[in-house]
Amino acid sequence: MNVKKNEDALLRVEKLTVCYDGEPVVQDISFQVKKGEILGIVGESGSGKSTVAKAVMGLLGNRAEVAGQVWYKGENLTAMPEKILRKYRGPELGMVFQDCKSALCPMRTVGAQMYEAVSEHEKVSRAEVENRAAVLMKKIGLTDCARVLGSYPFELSGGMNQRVGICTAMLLKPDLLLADEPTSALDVTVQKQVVEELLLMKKEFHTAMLLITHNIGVVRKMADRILVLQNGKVMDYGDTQKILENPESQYTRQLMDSVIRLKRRENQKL
Ligand SMILES: Nc1ncnc2c1ncn2[C@@H]1O[C@H](COP(=O)(O)OP(=O)(O)OP(=O)(O)O)[C@@H](O)[C@H]1O
Repeated sequence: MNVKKNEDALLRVEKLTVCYDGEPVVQDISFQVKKGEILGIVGESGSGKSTVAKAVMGLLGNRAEVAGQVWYKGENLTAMPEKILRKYRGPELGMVFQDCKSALCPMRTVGAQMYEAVSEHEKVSRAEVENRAAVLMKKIGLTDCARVLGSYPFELSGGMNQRVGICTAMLLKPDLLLADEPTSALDVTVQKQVVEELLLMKKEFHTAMLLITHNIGVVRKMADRILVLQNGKVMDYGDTQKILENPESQYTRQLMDSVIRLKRRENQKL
C-alpha cells in the first residue's frame, strides 16, 4: 500500500471531538503515537476511551458527528473513503479486543479464521498462513499450534483465545495495534502473560500500540506515555513515569488513589 512513511509520529490525532445527538462524548482531544511506542489511554468507565479507538479505526458509524482529524503515516484517515480505509484495517491498524473469543466466529475453526483475516489483504495459501501463525504462536507460548488451529473458539480457554486474537492481529504485521482492554477479562496470572506477549510484539516487530485500560498497573508496566481522560476531556498527557509520579490533574491523582485504596482493601482481605 502506498502510504507516506516520512513522519516521526505514526499516528497524530488533532482536536478530535465526537458527539452523539449533539452531546460531546470526546472533546477536543489531541495526541501522538510514535513508531514503536505504546500510548496508554486510561480513565473511568464512559470517559471516551473506546470512542477514541473507534475514531482512529473509522468505526464510529453514521450516528456519530466527528470533528478534528486522525493522521496516520501522513494520511488523513478522517477524510478517507471507507473503501480505502478498509485496506488500512488489518495490515496497518490491527485490533485486539477485551474478549477475543466473542470477536471470533463460533462456527469456524481458528485456522480458518486466521486464513480469512490474512487472505482478505494478501494472496496467500492456507498452509502459508498456518506456518506464519505457528511461528507467532510459539513466540507467545501457544505451543500446541496444530490443536489450536484446528479448534473452535469455545474449545479454548479465555487466555488462549486472547493469544489467538493477538496472533491473528499480528499475522498482518500492523505498525499500530489498538488494544482495547486486552487483559481485563483474564485472571491475574494470564493477564501478566498477555502483557508480556504484547511487550514481546513491540520488541520483535517494533509495533506501536494504543493501549486502552482501566488498569494503572498495566499502563505502568507497558506504556511509554499516557493519556488520562475524564468525561471525554484530556486530564493528563505525557511520559508515563512522570505523570504517575507527579500528575498535573486532581482527577489522575484520584484515579491512582482509588487503585491504591482498592489494593489495600484487597490486601486486608488476605
Ligand atoms: N453508539 C453510541 N451512541 C450513543 N452514545 C454512545 C455510543 N457509543 C458510546 N457512547 C457514549 O459515549 C460515552 C463514552 O463511551 P466509551 O465507550 O468511549 O467509554 P469508555 O471510556 O471506553 O468506557 P468503558 O471503560 O466502560 O468501556 C459513553 O457515555 C457512552 O454511553
